[in-house]
Amino acid sequence: MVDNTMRAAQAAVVESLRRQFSASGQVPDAGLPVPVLRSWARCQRLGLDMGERVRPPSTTRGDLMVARERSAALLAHASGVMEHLHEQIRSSGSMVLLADASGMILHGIGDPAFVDRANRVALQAGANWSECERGTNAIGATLIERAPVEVLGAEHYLDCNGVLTCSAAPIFDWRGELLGALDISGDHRSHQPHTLGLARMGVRLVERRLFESEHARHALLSFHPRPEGVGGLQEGLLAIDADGEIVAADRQARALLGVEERRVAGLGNFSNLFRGGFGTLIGRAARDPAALVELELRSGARIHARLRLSPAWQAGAQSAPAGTARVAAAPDPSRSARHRTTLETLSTGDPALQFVLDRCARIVGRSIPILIQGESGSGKELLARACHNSGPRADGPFVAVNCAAIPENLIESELFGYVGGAFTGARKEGAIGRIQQAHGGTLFLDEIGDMPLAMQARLLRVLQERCVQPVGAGSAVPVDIALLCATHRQLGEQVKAGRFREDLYYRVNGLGVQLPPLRARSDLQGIVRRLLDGSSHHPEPARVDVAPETMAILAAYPWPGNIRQLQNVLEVALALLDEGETRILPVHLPEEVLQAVGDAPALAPSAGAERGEPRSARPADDPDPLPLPLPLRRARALDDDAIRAAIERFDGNLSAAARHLGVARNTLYRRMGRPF
Ligand SMILES: Nc1ncnc2c1ncn2[C@@H]1O[C@H](COP(=O)(O)OP(=O)(O)OP(=O)(O)O)[C@@H](O)[C@H]1O
Repeated sequence: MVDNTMRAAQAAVVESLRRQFSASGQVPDAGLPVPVLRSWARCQRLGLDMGERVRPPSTTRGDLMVARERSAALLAHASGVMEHLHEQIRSSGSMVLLADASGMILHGIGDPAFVDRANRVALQAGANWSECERGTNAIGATLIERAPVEVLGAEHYLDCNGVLTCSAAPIFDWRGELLGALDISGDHRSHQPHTLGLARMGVRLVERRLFESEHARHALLSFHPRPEGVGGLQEGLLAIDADGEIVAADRQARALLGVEERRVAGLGNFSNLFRGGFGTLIGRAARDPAALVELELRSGARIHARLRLSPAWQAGAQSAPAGTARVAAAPDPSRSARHRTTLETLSTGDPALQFVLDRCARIVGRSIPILIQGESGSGKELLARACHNSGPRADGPFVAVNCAAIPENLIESELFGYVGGAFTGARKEGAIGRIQQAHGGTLFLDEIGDMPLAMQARLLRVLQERCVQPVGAGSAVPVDIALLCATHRQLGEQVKAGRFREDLYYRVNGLGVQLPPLRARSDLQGIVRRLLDGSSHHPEPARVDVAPETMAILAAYPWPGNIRQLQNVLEVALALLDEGETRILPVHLPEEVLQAVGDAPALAPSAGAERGEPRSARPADDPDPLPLPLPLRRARALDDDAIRAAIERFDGNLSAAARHLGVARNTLYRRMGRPF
C-alpha cells in the first residue's frame, strides 16, 4: 500500500517535470536520477520528438544474423545466464534482453504476456535501442554511461515507451571493451527495487564466463580478501600462464588489487605481485583442487585464493602426443621467445620474406584466413604465431593443431571435442575440442593438406557456420576464431588431384603466402644470431659468435631441413663449446654438414661471409692449402693423427694449427697434455 502510494507520487513528479520540460524546452536540473537527466539532454540535442510513434525495427533478418555472428561469444555465454535470470523473475510480467554494443537487441526471453506487449513497442530481437533511435531507455543509456541505469515509466523520453520500466547494466570484456548490455524490462506498474541488482549480477556472471572461456588454457586464480568471498560474485579472477605470467585480470580483480583499468600488462609475473612461487601453488592445487590458500601480496596485504587448473590447462601441461596439438600451457623453453615473436621481429632483411611479412601485416585482424606454404622447417608455424601476436587477438589463445600427426580416427574428437560418454573410451567429463579452445583467438591448422576428406567437409561447415558441434552433443556452440593454415604441399595441386576439397581450399586461402626456403634467403647471419640469442644451451648465448669460416660453411650448405635443421646444428655446436669458449668453429659442426660442403665445388673467398654468401670453408690465412681434414671429428673426438699432422704442417705454430683444425687453442693445449 505504502509502496503504491510512493510510486504514484513519484510518477506524478515525473509527469509534472515532463510537462515543464515539454513547455519550456529546459531540461530539469533535479527531481530525476542524474543519468536520466543527462539522457534527456542528449535526446533534446538529437532533436528527438517526445510524441513520436513507435518505430518498427528497420533491420532485416540478415542484419540480425550478422550482428549475432559478430557477438557470437557474448551470445553463447549470456544465453544460459539469461535463462537463469528469467527463472528468478518468472511470472513478474517481464523479460530479459541482451543487446550488443550498438544497442541492437540480439536475444530476449520473457513471459509471453509481456513479450506481446513489448513487441508493440518494438522491444524485440533485431530492434535497435540506442538512444538516438529510441530516446532515453535503459539499454541506450547504460551503453553511453558505461554504468548500470534504470529508467522507469515516464522517464523514457518517448511517450510511447512510458509503459516500460527497464534496468540495464553494461557488459565489458576484461580488456575494458564494451560488448553490450543486459536488460530486464517489464510493465511500468510492476517495477521491483531489486531488478537492477539482478541485471548487475547477470552481467557479472556473463563477464566471468567470458573470462573463463577465453582463458581456458590458463590457470585461474580466484581470490578475495575474505575466505567466504572466494567463489562468490565479488571474487577477483586472474589468468596465469605456465610461466607464471599474469596475462589477464578481470574487473573485480583490478578493483581488489587497486590496478587501473586496462593496466594489466603491468602486473607482470606472479612473483612480482605475490610472495611465494607460482610452482608451489600449482603443486598444491594439483594435490587438492578445492584447497583455499592464503597468499601474501608484496604490499603486505593478505588474500584468500583458490587456483583452478582447467582440463585444457592440464591437457597442455601433461605432455600432449608429439605434434598433435600445442595449446601453449606446459612450460616450453622456446615458448616465451615464441610469445614475443611478431611480424616485425621476424624481419631479418631477406626481401622475399619481407614481402610475405608486409602482406600478412595488412591482412591480420581482418577475418581473412591466411594460408602459409613453404618447405618443412621454414618457419610456417612461427609466422603463424607472429601473425597472431601482431593482431587484435594477441591476448587470446593460439591453438596449433598438426593435422598430419593426429590418427585419422581421433581427428574428429580432437578438433570438435565430445560430450561425456560419446563413445567407448571417452572421458566421463567429455573434452573441449581444439576449435573451441581457440575461441577468442587463433586456430592454426598445420599440414592442412593432410586432413582426411571426411574431416574437410566438417571443417568447411564450421568455417561457414562459425559453430562447432562436439561429438555426441545435441546442439552447436558458436565459436569466434581467426584461421591460419599451413602446408608443405602445394595445395592447388592437391585440389587438382582430388585430395583436397576445392571449396575448402578457397575458404582457407584468403591470402596465400609462400615462405622462402633457408638456402634461398640472404639473411643467414641474422637468423643465426636470432637462434643463438634464443638458445638455452649456453649460459651466455649472447656472447657466443660464429667464426667467419664456420659461417661460410653454413652459407654453403643447402639446408634441406631449413631453419629447424639450422637450429639443431647450432644447439649442438653450443653444447660442444668448452667452458669459456665463445666462438663456434667448423669443428663444432656435424659431419654431415662439413661433408656436404667439403664435397661442394670451391666457393668464393672471404668477404661475402658477412652477407651470408657462400664462400670457402678454408681459413683465409692457411699458408698452403691443406686438404681440409674432412670429415672433421668433433672437438672431443679430434683425430690424433690430424692434430699431429697440423702441428707438423705449421711448424709447431699452435695458433695456426688450431685455426686450421677449427678448434680453440686452449682445446689443442689440453689435447696435447694427453698422450696421443
Ligand atoms: N625466423 C626465425 N627465427 C628463429 N627461429 C625460427 C625462425 N623460423 C623458424 N624458426 C624455428 O625453426 C623451427 C621450425 O619452425 P616452424 O615449426 O615454424 O617451421 P614449419 O615450417 O612450421 O615446420 P613444419 O612444416 O615441419 O611444421 C622452430 O623451432 C622455430 O622456432
